[in-house]
Amino acid sequence: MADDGMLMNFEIGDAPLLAKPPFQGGRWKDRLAAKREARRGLPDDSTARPHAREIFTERRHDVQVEDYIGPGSSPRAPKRQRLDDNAGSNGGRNTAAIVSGKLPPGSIKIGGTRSTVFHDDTRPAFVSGKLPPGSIKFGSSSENQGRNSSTAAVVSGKLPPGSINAGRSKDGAVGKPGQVISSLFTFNPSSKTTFEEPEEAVEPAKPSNAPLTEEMATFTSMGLSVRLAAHLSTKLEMKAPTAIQKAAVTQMIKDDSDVFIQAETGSGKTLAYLLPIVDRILAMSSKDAQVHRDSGLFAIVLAPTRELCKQIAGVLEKLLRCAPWIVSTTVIGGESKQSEKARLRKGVNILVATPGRLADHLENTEVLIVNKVRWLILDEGDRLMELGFEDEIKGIVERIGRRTLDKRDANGLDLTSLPTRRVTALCSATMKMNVQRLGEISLKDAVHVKADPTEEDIAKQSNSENESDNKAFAAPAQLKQAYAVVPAKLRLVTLTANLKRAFARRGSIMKAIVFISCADSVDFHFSLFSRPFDPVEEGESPPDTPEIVKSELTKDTIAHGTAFSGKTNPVILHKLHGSLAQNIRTATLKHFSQSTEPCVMVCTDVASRGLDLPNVDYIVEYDPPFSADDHLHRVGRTARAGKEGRALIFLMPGNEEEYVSILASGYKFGKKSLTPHTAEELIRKGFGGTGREWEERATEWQLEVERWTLESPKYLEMARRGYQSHIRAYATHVANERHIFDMQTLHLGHLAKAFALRDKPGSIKVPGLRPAKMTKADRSVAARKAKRGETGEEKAPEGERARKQKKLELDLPAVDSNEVAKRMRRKMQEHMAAANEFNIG
Ligand SMILES: Nc1ncnc2c1ncn2[C@@H]1O[C@H](COP(=O)(O)OP(=O)(O)OP(=O)(O)O)[C@@H](O)[C@H]1O
Repeated sequence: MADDGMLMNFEIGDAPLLAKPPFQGGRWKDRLAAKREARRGLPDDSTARPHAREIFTERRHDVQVEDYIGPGSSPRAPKRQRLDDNAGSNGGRNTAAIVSGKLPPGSIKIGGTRSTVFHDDTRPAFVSGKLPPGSIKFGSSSENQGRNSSTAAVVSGKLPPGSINAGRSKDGAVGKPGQVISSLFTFNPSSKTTFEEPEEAVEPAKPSNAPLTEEMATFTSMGLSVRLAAHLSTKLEMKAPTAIQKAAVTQMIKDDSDVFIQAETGSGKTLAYLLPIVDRILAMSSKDAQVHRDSGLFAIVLAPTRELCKQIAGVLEKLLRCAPWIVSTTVIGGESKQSEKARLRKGVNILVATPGRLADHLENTEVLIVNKVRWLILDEGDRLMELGFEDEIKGIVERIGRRTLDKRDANGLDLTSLPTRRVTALCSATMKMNVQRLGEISLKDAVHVKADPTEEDIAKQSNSENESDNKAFAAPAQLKQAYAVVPAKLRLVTLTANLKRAFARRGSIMKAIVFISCADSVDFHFSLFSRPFDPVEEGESPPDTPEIVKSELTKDTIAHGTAFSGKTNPVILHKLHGSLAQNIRTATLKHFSQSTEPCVMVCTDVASRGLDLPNVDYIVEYDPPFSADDHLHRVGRTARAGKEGRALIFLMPGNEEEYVSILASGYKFGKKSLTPHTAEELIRKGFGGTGREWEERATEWQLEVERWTLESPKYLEMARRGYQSHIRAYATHVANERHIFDMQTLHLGHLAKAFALRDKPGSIKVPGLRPAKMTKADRSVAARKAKRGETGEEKAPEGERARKQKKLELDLPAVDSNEVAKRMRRKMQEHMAAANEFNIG
């Protein structure tokens, strides 16, 4: 590659170069040396060792390259030897190169690969003397690979404008004091993974959570009434049950045992428990008497969050349209308790509630009578336990009791179709220890209902490594899971490339969710991806952006995703995290849910559980999940009810690649189910071009976002906050995965690049951010315990709770510890009851 093509010019003003330099700035030793040298009688124009401030003033973009001379850039003569073609390739703390006298054009090249620029602690070299235009180039030749602390060049003397080229971007890879502009494509750790062509093509897996074919099962064959079955097929467009619905409905209609319903994400668990309840209540109505709202409360459904309660209530409401005399309601907070009481007083047959608010009503609301309750459903069991509802649930279970129930009520209503004892159903996609604990509290002689139509197929087809019972989780079989091994420096550019590619053609992907570890990082990425259009390619014109209808609530959470919008395929960007007010979250999620335009949502795990968002076809785990369960729930937002779905997880080379084995254990064909990608491959596909043009474009893009960050104090602080919170979130991976996500191996300098930062890691300080809580001693105890396998989350629910709490904290922009504690309490309350809800569907 021709050097010229790779280099960026930055013009040097003439006047400052001619100025007689004051001997000021830098270290006293350097100033002294400079004075001595000047006294030795060098010619006037070359003795002039102007202050760097005067030399490198880039005009085109008002980015001052002042103080580009690092503190150690000594003008001593012996360093002259560094000026050959390999000048920048010396490792360690190279010192400055000096050139005095006339040099032919192109004789000085410093730093960088094709893609330029300087590495950590890059320092300038001095060049004194008259040089013809173009005689100094920074970066670019592939043999000149600058290392940490390698030196750049400073030119003193008269140089005409444009005579120094540094880097290759249009307006310069330039830095301020303490800034580091490192090359994207050099010094990245290499991957352990061998990326080979797959030996044999794995046949596409049959969906494991899809509705069964009608030959296999119909709603009526499971024992449901014709009325309900007809309603399902005509009004809800559900022709056949899913496997878990077939198993659970059959069991719960014929038998009054407790059940533990375990099934994959998106397999229809909600209807699996609602259908038998509604059907059996419906069956009570006869010619003589009909159920009405005063007939009593027959079923209580508990779910961990308001969002989920509202979602369940929405499904129930649709179901009950065929029997409008059966009444349901919610008690989940967000309204005054008085209005909830008023609704309870009017009478209700099925109640959907969060545990906290129900416990409150049981304690204080007389009109809530539970002596007729025949079903208690605990949905999202693992989450109920994670959020610490154990005590509330214990209290509710005791309060409802297990008495034998009457067959006929005082009004002559025939209750024989109902269970004669209270039935408890516990639902979960996972079978963790905390779910088992919840089972101990609430279930008695329970039947384990677990169905997978392809279970036999899986047993036959799966390879030996997948045959073990130690599955970390079970993802939907049709989900296409990939992983990308991406070095820290390339993370941001690779994510952008990947989303560019995903949305390149209209219709290929409609909705994508990008999971990020913490709220600060979500904020930063949202701003970055929606920054005003800045064409990377010459002549690129802005996409035709449809007008986004924003409300007062969503004005800061919805924007155009300019970073990956194509000319013909504009993308709308959303953000969601727990630090946003509930009503903003609700409105944003509703917009994402209902949008018919291609959409991306960048979010924390707040959107990972139970939410049924239509048409999500792509999940990107940009930051790996905090536990295997979190992964299951995140990817479970796609590939629902038999639909296709794709997911990609970013892993860094090194220890993180071990995570592939954990992933593999949850997939149908083990490792064969996972498609590996390299960063290079994804960037190439995303940035396109001929030959290695993708590399130039990616570099240009990266430099452009770095400038965008630098030029605005607001975005710079956002980037720094995101970076710091990200690192702190990284420390909260579950103990038994912490050897994979090991803080000690995190390259903080490289990671800064993924936040478009040029700061040295040590200099990044964000006002108001809480100090990290984990001390060195804590870390070593944790590491020891992890080694002994003592802190696996299943064995240490306390640790798990603490981890979750930490995660919740990270969702908050921290200020001081009191404030944090207050917000923390508020946030926990929000999760457990209170305020608004998501109105989805
Ligand atoms: N029999 C069916 N036919 C077609 N679609 C169905 C059927 N049953 C459920 N669905 C749809 O499947 C989707 C997932 O259902 P649901 O939310 O109950 O899954 P889930 O198992 O509870 O998932 P998660 O574990 O993620 O909470 C919903 O959009 C629902 O409308």
